[in-house]
Amino acid sequence: MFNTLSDRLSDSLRRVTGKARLTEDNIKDTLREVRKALLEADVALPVVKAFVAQVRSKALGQQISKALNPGEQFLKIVQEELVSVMGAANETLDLAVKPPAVILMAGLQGAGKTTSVAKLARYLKEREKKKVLVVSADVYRPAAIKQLETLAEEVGVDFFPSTAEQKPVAIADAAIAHARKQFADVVIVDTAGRLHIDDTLMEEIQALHKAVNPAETLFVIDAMIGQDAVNTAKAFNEALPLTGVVLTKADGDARGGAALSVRQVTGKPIKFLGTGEKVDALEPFHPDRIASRILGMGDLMSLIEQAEQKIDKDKADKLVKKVKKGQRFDLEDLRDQLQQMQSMGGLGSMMEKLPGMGNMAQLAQQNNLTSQFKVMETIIDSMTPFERRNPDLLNGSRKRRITMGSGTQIQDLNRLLKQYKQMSKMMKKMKGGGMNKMMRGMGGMMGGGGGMPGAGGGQLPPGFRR
Ligand SMILES: Nc1nc2c(ncn2[C@@H]2O[C@H](COP(=O)(O)OP(=O)(O)OP(=O)(O)O)[C@@H](O)[C@H]2O)c(=O)[nH]1
Repeated sequence: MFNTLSDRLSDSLRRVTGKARLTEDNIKDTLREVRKALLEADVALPVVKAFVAQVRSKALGQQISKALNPGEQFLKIVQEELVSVMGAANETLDLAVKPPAVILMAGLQGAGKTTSVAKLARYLKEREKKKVLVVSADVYRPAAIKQLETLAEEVGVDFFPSTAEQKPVAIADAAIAHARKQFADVVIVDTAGRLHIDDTLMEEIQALHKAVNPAETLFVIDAMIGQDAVNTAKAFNEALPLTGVVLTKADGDARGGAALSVRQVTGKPIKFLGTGEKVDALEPFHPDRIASRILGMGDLMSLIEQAEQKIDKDKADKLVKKVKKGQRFDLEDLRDQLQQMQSMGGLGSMMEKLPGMGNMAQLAQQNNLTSQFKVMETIIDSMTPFERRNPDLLNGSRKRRITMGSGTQIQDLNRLLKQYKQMSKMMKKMKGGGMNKMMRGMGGMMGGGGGMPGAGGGQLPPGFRR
């Protein structure tokens, strides 16, 4: 999401590196560039002005620290300011009330409310071991109720049925009463969205808010709507005592301005980022990590956390052992790696979080690497287990059968085999100490010594051209 902003800011910040001192004169141009970069990213004007003024006064009043050169010092000021604009600390949900704690979700139609209800339900269930019930009070769109039912089933949480004939308040009351009987910890209430902010919508959600007395009232907003985000956020914030924001579609090509404006305009923290259509694409929002990401400094913490949750540790350990013993790396192992990478949101999403790799993430997306990986996986799927373990035995007729079976071309298969051979060579080199060295190099990314070379390092498998 922050690619443009990140590129522009890194460019402009480069101008002050190498300067002996930060002066009004030598930061003037950089500040102008910073201002332009923020405006282009759709950050609201008052936020930009305050931001630039803050950075200027801090930069000039700064005692030159011996540990940092002026360029680094300026970068540090910008980073701190980004963090403070987005909220000083990471703010999580406050559900410490007599159960069930109610979470009310509000937002415009299509903002991603229903999807976010399911993502949040899954998050609370898996990460915090909560018993969650979801309910839809969207009586205008029966399809929305059905959509929530399907999603609830997918994430494995309880769904409380409702119909278009019922009143939203009655639905929510009944769901909460049911949740109490079932000893549920959390009830998430999805509400109707409208295309525009209108009085009826606001009155309805205000009545709902009063009736359910939520522990959290989350405003769901689409990062893609740019400058409009500010007005919408303002209107909802005036109508409802919001406790936080879920910023969705952060995976899209939105310019990121909403992330910087919303907190300033509403005074309410962004608590989660929606980063994809799938139900596991939800990240707690950490202002410091996002600031690093914007400045091209990566977000290793999020990557590590993701890896810890998503990497199948048994498989990873098995591969590490195999490589250490010098056993052959086969196509089954390669397929495991491809799958792990996808479960972490694909290569692009991983690279975005690696320091200095933001641009690479764009490249990966442009070159459609994720779909190339999918093709590789399909080809491997079409092989017999024997062939996967003995790729050297693939002769012409086997190759023909595999490509027919996977709907691919012989060139695709040959490319896969070439890449496999290169990887296999690399694995051989890592026999013994090499692997350990590499794991250390990755900063213990996978935790506990388990890890996937191709997946965890954010490196492309050899043979991929960037
Ligand atoms: N890429 C991406 N798509 C998302 C994200 N969140 C939601 N979507 C998509 O956005 C579209 C709208 O999401 P919904 O959850 O149906 O939106 P809603 O706000 O509930 O809309 P109504 O029910 O019409 O009020 C769907 O196609 C979702 O898959 C996200 O974080 N990233």
